[in-house]
Amino acid sequence: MSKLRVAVLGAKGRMGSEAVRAVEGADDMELVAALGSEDPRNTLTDAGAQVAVDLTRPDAVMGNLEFCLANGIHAVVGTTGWTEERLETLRGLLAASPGTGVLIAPNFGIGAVLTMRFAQQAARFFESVEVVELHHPNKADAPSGTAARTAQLIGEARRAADLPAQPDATTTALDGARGADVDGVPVHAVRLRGLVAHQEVLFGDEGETLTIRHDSLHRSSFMPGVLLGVRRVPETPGLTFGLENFLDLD
Ligand SMILES: NC(=O)C1=CN([C@@H]2O[C@H](COP(=O)(O)OP(=O)(O)OC[C@H]3O[C@@H](n4cnc5c(N)ncnc54)[C@H](O)[C@@H]3O)[C@@H](O)[C@H]2O)C=CC1
Ligand SMILES: O=C(O)C1=N[C@H](C(=O)O)C[C@H](O)C1
Repeated sequence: MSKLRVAVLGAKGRMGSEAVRAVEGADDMELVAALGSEDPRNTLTDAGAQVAVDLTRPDAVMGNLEFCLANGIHAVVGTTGWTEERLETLRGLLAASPGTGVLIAPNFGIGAVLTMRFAQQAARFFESVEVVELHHPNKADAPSGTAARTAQLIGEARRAADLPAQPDATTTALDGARGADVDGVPVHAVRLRGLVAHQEVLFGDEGETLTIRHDSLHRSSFMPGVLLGVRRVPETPGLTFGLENFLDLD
């Protein structure tokens, strides 16, 4: 059987360099291109890439996807910065490139995906909930894409259960002291040397709390998810948001 021809964009970065190793180590894949920020995008077409893995930066990812979709190259995207407006633009690009697939995964870690699912399930049972994400200090964005998605899923579950706004009697606070409000859920971002990627979801109700915590201790934790995405995206046209769609969780 012929191997999948895979390219990595952001190949010299923290995640990209790990992805290069993972693709090189996969028996069913061939790494045909590894692009840094200086490399022209037509390296992808020249190399005959079938799937591009984007692990770049929020300000670079849209241009990369435009090129990929214009050339029928499937994409697996770990890069963060996804707003509803950007997703709408992407849907338009996909409509003009039928048969091409894009997976956007806020987090490739299986444990992180399960954290989001468990938080979504727990949301309707608790009056209070806050999300704390903790990352290395070189991270460009806050809150993390994972934390934003987690809060959004919790917000949707609370609305579906007709829960009122959370109790919070705080009337005076320094700017930022109560975190960012994402869909009614306070989200707090910690940046600390020594950390990789971590998240806690804290639920509270009368007389009890529930904490769901996930720790990525090494970027190798993301690689099974990246490889799964690369294998599945060519047979999944259109936009897939979240690795959970490839995990048969239900
Ligand atoms: N979905 C997930 O599971 C994960 C997602 N991420 C996300 O992945 C992205 C990258 O994270 P890191 O590797 O930590 O960042 P990084 O800063 O170490 O790496 C980004 C690399 O992309 C390069 N780059 C920038 N523009 C480019 C372009 N147009 N073409 C090719 N390369 C380009 C940069 O020069 C840099 O080497 C971030 O958005 C981060 O939040 C990070 C970890 C896990
Ligand atoms: O920048 C990182 O490191 C990570 N980014 C992703 C995010 O923003 O959610 C995934 C993971 O948290 C690591």
